[in-house]
Amino acid sequence: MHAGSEIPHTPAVPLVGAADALTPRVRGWLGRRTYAGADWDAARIRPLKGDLRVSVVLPARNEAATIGGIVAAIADTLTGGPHPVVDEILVVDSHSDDATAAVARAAGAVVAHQDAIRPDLPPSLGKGDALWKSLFAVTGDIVVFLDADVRDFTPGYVTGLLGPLLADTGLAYVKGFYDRPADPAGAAGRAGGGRVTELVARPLLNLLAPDLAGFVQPLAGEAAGRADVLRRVPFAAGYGVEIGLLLDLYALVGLDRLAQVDLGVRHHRHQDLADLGAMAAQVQAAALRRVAGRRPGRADAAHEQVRPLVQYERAAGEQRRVRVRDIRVADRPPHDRVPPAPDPAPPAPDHVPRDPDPAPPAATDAAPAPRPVPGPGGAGTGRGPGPAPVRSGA
Ligand SMILES: O=c1ccn([C@@H]2O[C@H](COP(=O)(O)OP(=O)(O)O)[C@@H](O)[C@H]2O)c(=O)[nH]1
Ligand SMILES: O=C(O)[C@@H](COP(=O)(O)O)O[C@H]1O[C@H](CO)[C@@H](O)[C@H](O)[C@H]1O
Repeated sequence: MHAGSEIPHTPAVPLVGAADALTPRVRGWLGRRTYAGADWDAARIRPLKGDLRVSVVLPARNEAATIGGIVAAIADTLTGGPHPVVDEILVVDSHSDDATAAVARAAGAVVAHQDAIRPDLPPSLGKGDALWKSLFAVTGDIVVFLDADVRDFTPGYVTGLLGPLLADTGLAYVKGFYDRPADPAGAAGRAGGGRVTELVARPLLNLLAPDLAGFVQPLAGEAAGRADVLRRVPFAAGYGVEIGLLLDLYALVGLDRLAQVDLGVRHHRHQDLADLGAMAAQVQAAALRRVAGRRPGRADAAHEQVRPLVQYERAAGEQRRVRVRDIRVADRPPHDRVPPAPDPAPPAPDHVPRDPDPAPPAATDAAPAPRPVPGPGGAGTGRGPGPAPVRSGA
């Protein structure tokens, strides 16, 4: 394995004119811990993988249009052939009501419904829950999280995320970054996507955790981490999961065990502004919970602190209406504080969740049992259980 400074890097983001706006710590991190996805292909990382197992996890709610192509690209190029680097592909079906599960299975993934994994735990909704549950079901020493709504996915997303982690055992977690054109045909360099990142997450991190200001895409759904480290942090149940993981992993392992890798360009489905408003509320809640000194994982405290979000909408020619979004999301406790399943969970369709022997509950206080996430788990993604009932305008 190499020390971090010896493995290939992309030239850090040119800081022309901005250098002194970043702390020396962040400037140093940008230089040391920013990698180029293009530097890593299966041939190069296969020898680095050794006996480590790699699991790819895709949380998917109503992604039938894209999940098949993504899974097939991974299954066809990275699980077999001369340089196999992926040992399993798990799609967590997050309350889809389209053909996501069937399409994913046909393309070569194992599919487990979110509530079929550890059914002894309260039912849950939301992207963060899907990721949290996946860690009960996968066997990988390294887990790669990928969004399932990406339109131009390439296996390079996976090898790019794996490369730095496999080349440097000092790294614990790597996030992807990319150009995010708003329009589907947008070429590299076009911006417009990542509205919650630019309007909420980046300003919030700048204010509350400036050490993380070097992350180009702090909310990127494409990330990879060592499973044993991921099992030591809580997971925010909804869309707060990415910023929650970033803040908790930074607190747990420190900045220099985190990294980012340039994956090029990413086109994905864009939600409407109202849905992003609910997402933004969850991102803020997860960040403030962590930074405001509440101990992560105290779902009860977090749960009671967030009021539903009231939005206002009016269709042409109609009366203005109130739209109430239940954005309260709990933190799911770290895996190493979740008691083992009371008895072997009934096998989920085509997959029997793996339940690692978690460490005994921490001596301090047993993490509160995960609580169901009320309302739209995915901040009203429009692709699953919708937001709280709309009440007509006053
Ligand atoms: O309750 C949810 C909401 C989203 N997702 C998945 O999480 C990923 C990112 O969600 P989305 O595309 O809604 O977020 P965006 O990319 O628009 O920010 C996608 O694979 C979704 O299918 C999920 O599994 N459960
Ligand atoms: O980056 C963002 O602003 C949001 C929304 O992106 P768009 O404005 O729809 O391109 O998307 C990210 O944030 C979500 C919440 O953390 C993640 O779940 C998504 O994976 C990520 O794409």
